[in-house]
Amino acid sequence: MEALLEPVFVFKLNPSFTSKNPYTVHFPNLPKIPSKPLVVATCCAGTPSPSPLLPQDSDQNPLQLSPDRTRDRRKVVRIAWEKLVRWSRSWRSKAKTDVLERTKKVVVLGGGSFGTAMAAHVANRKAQMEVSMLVRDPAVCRKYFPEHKLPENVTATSDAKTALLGADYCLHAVPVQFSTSFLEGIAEHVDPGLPFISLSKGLELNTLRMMSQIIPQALKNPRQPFIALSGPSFALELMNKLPTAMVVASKDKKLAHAVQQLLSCSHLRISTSRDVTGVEIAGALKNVLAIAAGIVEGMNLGNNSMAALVAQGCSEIRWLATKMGGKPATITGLSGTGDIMLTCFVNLSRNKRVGVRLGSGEKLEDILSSMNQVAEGVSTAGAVIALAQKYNVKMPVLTAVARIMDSELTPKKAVLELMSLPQVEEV
Ligand SMILES: NC(=O)C1=CN([C@@H]2O[C@H](COP(=O)(O)OP(=O)(O)OC[C@H]3O[C@@H](n4cnc5c(N)ncnc54)[C@H](O)[C@@H]3O)[C@@H](O)[C@H]2O)C=CC1
Ligand SMILES: O=C(CO)COP(=O)(O)O
Repeated sequence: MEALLEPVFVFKLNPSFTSKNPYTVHFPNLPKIPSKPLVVATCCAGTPSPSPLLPQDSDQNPLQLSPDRTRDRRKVVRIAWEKLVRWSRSWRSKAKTDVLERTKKVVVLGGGSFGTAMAAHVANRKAQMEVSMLVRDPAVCRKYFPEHKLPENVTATSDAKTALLGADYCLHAVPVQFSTSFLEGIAEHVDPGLPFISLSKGLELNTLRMMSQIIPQALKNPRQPFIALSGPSFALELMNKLPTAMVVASKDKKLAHAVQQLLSCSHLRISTSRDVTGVEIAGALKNVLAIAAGIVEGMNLGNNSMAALVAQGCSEIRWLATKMGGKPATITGLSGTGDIMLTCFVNLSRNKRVGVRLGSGEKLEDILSSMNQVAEGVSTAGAVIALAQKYNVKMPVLTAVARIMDSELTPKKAVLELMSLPQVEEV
């Protein structure tokens, strides 16, 4: 904690410095030279090393505080930390547990990697809870994490009536493109009051619908309670109980809080949101952006390119989401920036891996036929461009991905085209 507050790079700009002085820094464009040290960055871990720009004279080195000032500074930090701890404890003392106590059964639709990880997670919340996975082949869900033993209270069945009977909550983890047909097939067994927690991230290709539209329409019940669960969360890391943070979004604030209570635990933080559109659009579009990030990596375009691409992609996602009624704060939150960072920068992402292979010259059909898991960004890329046209938003990076998916543009040509776009003011 302390190290975070130590200044690291300190440029001491002193008018008396001359070009003969080895520590002189010349900034011709600076209007006025400040007479006090200018702290330009304050984050670091460990002991700061003396700056080469400073005279190595401890009297003048602002990094070396007197013992009194060190004590004062530490006190300020300690008080701030204690305040946080007190606030957190009082909040926790008010935390409710009634939802978990009341919940007897959770049904999970889809036995892929995320459905399985979330089934294990919710089952671990309470041993007496029944967690029933509805899958096409009950043996399959055990294949995703062979090194993990699923909790005893998780069962798998291919019988929809048995799986859904008496369920208090439903976790939906069927890939987006198959969700409509899957849900239509089980609709007769779904209780109209059963809350659907959607884990799927994507847009339906031909209809451009989000899961919040797909689920009630497929079930023919516009009032089916809906919650979107999103954010940076690789199934494997959740399975390994590594600290994770996600967001639940629902128009129904009480329901969002109930799901927060059901799912959050010492290694999973759950924030709530009412911005369903923002959370869903961010979760769907980050998969398309992750393909672009993979292409940049596969083509060895370097870190500058990667950062520029991801920043541009974040803007494109914000432009569309806000036009559709989403909030900018959602896009900079867990389901936006959080998930974008995870999937664009980490090679566990299946969408990113598709991009890496495309960038290294492989053909899309060969990549997809070699995969046994879903990369939602491939289909969502087509849908998002139609949506961008509907809302009149320019999305150069995401459009380039869609063109590459359609085999109408090579990654190399896409880079040339993107680099030649007009250089406009940032918005
Ligand atoms: N794996 C992860 O780390 C995360 C995945 N997600 C989202 O969760 C959703 C599911 O992803 P995963 O479980 O990872 O996918 P997966 O590729 O591991 O498994 C997909 C599952 O869907 C089933 N399925 C495929 N076609 C089907 C059909 N026609 N009818 C019924 N079931 C069908 C498959 O049998 C398989 O069980 C996706 O939308 C993904 O974006 C969200 C967060 C994290
Ligand atoms: O959504 C995810 C993590 O939050 C998983 O991303 P991939 O589907 O690209 O693996």
